[in-house]
Amino acid sequence: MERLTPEKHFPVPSSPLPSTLTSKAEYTPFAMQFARFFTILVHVGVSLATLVDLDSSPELGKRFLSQKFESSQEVVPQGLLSLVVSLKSIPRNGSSFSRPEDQTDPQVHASNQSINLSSGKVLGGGSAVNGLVWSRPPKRDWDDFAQLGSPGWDWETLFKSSRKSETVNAPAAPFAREYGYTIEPTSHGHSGPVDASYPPFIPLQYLKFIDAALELGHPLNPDPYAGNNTGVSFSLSSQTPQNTRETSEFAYLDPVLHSENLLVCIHALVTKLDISSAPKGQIKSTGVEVKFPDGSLVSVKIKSHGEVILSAGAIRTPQLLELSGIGNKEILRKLNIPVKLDLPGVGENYKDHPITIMTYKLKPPFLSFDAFAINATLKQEQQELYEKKRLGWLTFAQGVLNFATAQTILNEKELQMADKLLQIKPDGISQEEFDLTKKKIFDGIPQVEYFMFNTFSAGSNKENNTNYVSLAISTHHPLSRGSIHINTTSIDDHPKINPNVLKSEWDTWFLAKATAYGRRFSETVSFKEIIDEEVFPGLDVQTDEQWQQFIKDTINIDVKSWMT
Ligand SMILES: Cc1cc2nc3c(=O)[nH]c(=O)nc-3n(C[C@H](O)[C@H](O)[C@H](O)COP(=O)(O)OP(=O)(O)OC[C@H]3O[C@@H](n4cnc5c(N)ncnc54)[C@H](O)[C@@H]3O)c2cc1C
Repeated sequence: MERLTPEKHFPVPSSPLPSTLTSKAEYTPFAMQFARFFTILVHVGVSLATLVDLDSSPELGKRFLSQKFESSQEVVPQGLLSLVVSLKSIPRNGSSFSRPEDQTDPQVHASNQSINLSSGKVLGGGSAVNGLVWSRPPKRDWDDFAQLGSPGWDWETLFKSSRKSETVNAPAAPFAREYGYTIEPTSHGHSGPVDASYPPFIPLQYLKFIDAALELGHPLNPDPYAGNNTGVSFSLSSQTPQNTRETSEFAYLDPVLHSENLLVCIHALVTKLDISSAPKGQIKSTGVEVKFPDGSLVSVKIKSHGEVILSAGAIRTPQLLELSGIGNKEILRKLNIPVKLDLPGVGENYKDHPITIMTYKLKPPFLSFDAFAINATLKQEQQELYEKKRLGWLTFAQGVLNFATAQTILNEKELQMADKLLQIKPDGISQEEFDLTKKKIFDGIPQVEYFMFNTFSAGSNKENNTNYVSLAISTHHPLSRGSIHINTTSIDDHPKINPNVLKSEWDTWFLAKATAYGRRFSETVSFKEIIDEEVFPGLDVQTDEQWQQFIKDTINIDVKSWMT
């Protein structure tokens, strides 16, 4: 059941806005792929709503914004208006990949690589471009948030919210039987806005990966959603029962688009928050500045009882705060930005999950997505199967995950080495967070995620007419900390991003060990049935030093580079 067609999705507004303000061109998949986008919510006391395309109708947009947001109480009698400023929307069933937008500084501990970082520059943000994995962390990870000073971010509260957000759709009986899908009702929500479903198709190599994990002693986890995600399991995808992508836009914005008190502005950019003084030396945000495609700026003010919710993601939130005068005063003063609040923590303590990858050649006749480049008929058949019946290869995003503990992948001697390496707290991480992380490692909370890409993903030796699969390895609790800061006064410029990848000795040692362990999957009887050879990094890499060099040379923090 397709919930909303594009027409319903962005209904042509009734008065007073002319329908030219709603452009169906917004649904062009390719245009969308290169869209910049921004989302800022401004809640104000007015009553009117619809979608405004500031690109095609800048003058109208400006008039509309200034009339509706800066107007007096008499003109705008009542009601709550939410403004979402963005640039694009994605097609309802589109697979939407924008190109990586940001790059890190050269990473001195990782062979000086600058690493790509992608974001979803579109309504829906990352949920419009991500890998669709719908997962939950172990209980301990969320409890640690609360422990570290964020009351209300504990497992119990977030588990409840997380269930409230989702509707988990029961798989059709034949697929449940074929793959052994199980849904434990108490672990899930059944009436929330976000659809999550199991795919009706799992490639054979993923099933072999499960077998390989079991052979190596990883447990099979029938319910990784209730606080214990250790082991290998099927993963839900954030997709509808028709196997179309779910996004936060579709789940949360679509259902209220008809509202009289919501305005969505596209082709717009928020450049900074307006900040005013508040009693007792505090500050408050009184609005935002919106930039139009022609470069002109409109100040959008909120009423005294309104609020600005800044939710610009991990990279753009610190950028916007600093541009607005909230951040480390030294950084702001260097750029002549008036300091509204000296808050040195802004942009600090940045961590991101490092990922490495190994690539394997599949034995004929096993096929991966590489077959689409080889066999146009197969590609067309699969596309038709997806379009007409929502079945086949294209329903599959990422259906199998394996969360492993340090105790599963390290031997006794290596665990002693781990203990030794973890005696010293690296720079940049607080003592409290370090202690909690260390405890998780030794308490057997999962530390590494193994998952597959159904394609050739890394290496330089790709052969034509050959199918490959790749194994990704990602460590969950890196100790290195970095920062994200502005170095210009323009929202159009990239912030300076330095995750300090592999700065901590533990991060390098453990990721190298976890990656080396990855080879063991390919040595199992189950995996050997389908793979021919490891082509990346290849069997020349054997020693600890070689694995460490391999991860330094090839590390990533953005799966996008490898996703097809
Ligand atoms: C390639 C990729 C694959 C991923 N795969 C998965 C996965 O499979 N499973 C999973 O759970 N997670 C995955 N993630 C991570 C997940 O998508 C993000 O953690 C999540 O989207 C973050 O949500 P957010 O609201 O914090 O930020 P975002 O989703 O980034 O949203 C921030 C919003 O703010 C907007 N914004 C930015 N700057 C401004 C500005 N100046 N003014 C106004 N608005 C602004 C952005 O345009 C965006 O719409 C993936 C991420 C990527 C990039």
